[in-house]
Amino acid sequence: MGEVCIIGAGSSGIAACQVLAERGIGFDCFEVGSEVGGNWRYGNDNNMSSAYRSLHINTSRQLMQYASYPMPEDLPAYPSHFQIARYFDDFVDHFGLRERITFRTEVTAVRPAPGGGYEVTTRQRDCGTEHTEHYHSVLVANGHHWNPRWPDPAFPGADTFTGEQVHSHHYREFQPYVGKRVLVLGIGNSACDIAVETSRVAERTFLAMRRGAHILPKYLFGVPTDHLTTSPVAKGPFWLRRLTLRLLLAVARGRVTGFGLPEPDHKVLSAHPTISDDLLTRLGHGDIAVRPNIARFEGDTVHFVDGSSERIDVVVYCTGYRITFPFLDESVITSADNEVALFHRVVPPDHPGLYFLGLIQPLGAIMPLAEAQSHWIADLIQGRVRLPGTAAMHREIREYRAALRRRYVSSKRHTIQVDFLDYLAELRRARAVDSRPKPSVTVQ
Ligand SMILES: Cc1cc2nc3c(=O)[nH]c(=O)nc-3n(C[C@H](O)[C@H](O)[C@H](O)COP(=O)(O)OP(=O)(O)OC[C@H]3O[C@@H](n4cnc5c(N)ncnc54)[C@H](O)[C@@H]3O)c2cc1C
Repeated sequence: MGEVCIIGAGSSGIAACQVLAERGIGFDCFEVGSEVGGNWRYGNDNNMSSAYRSLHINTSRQLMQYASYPMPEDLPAYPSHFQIARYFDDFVDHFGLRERITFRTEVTAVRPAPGGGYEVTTRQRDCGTEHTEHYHSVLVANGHHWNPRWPDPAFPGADTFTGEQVHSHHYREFQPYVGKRVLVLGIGNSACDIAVETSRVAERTFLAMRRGAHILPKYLFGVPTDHLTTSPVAKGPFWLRRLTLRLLLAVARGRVTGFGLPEPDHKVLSAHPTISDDLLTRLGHGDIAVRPNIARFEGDTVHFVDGSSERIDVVVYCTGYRITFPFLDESVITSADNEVALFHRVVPPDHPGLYFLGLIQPLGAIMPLAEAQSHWIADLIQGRVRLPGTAAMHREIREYRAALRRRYVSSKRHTIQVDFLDYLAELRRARAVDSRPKPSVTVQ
């Protein structure tokens, strides 16, 4: 029986490879694409990357880098996807991991084995050869930004709309939008980037959203903004963090509001103020026109919920992604409504030896968190720490979900939300649970 199988060599999977190699734990890592980096490999031949040509990270490099391998000092604070992909290449080469990854090989099935562990079936892309191997543990790191989520149900008339409808997952470059009337739907990071980019070349760009939003510039007081939002100042009671964010937003004057939009919900404030430099400027100059949500389509026209309408050539849906595990049966794990029941966002209580990596949405970057998750998983595999009973794990999951409901507006986006510093501390605490046998004390 093999020791550990890692599914995917994106930024989460390679973090696990590094930690397991360092700890002397044997593993096989399978990657369906030809290279490491997953989403950050523009034009990845796994056909799963959502990167567009102009994409830069919106979490600063200081926050995104692995603890074990800092990014070079000469990189800009917000590097491009080309620079990030090169960093991942350097990372695997530095630690000698590339030879340990089996590329162009898709994991097609993971089944619990009768005697424990998992049977993992892989298919080699070039020759179609299938192979099944038994592993003690499986680490799932297949990413959660590749399966487009479309509005469900679709807006009335969407099926007869004469314009084009694309999802941001397929947006690559601005050229197809030159001279067009473009409607971008959503107010997440991709929506802001795409609206800003098309507004430079389109006849007109509209940005439609359900409610107002908070926008922060990339720098405040000369410091990358995410340092401020995740700094120790912002660590502490919830009210203090909210106050910090409110102060930052007041200074940045970063709000998309008015235009008949409901006010930004105070619950959104603590979740995802979008970080975008150009959006507010281009909104201010009238290069981008804000609209409320779509009500319906009619021919080449989009009607909005405030009764206004516009002729539109192309709608770009920036409506997020579905969490999906095509190789796992629903009896093992479900991700309906983007909810996955995981203890500390990693462990499915009823399936020992199965772990999920990077399945989190931090206000901050995923990579160092996936690295910390990998250390906890390595501790569990090596028996250095132990899990509580399944009832306690289910209770923790219920409490986490209740806390999410209290804190965020109901949205498929906030089902896996974590606070960067709090979550690192949570993993540190989980790693401190000692599993060594307690010395027995005899009372005379
Ligand atoms: C437009 C955009 C901007 C973003 N900006 C940021 C940012 O600034 N900062 C940030 O922290 N995050 C950002 N993210 C989130 C991003 O998803 C993460 O940064 C990162 O890609 C997560 O890494 P991952 O390894 O978990 O997933 P991925 O990068 O998606 O990698 C998953 C890997 O698994 C492989 N794989 C999948 N299924 C299989 C299979 N069955 N068999 C074998 N291999 C498989 C894939 O080929 C891929 O290589 C952004 C996302 C998007 C879409």
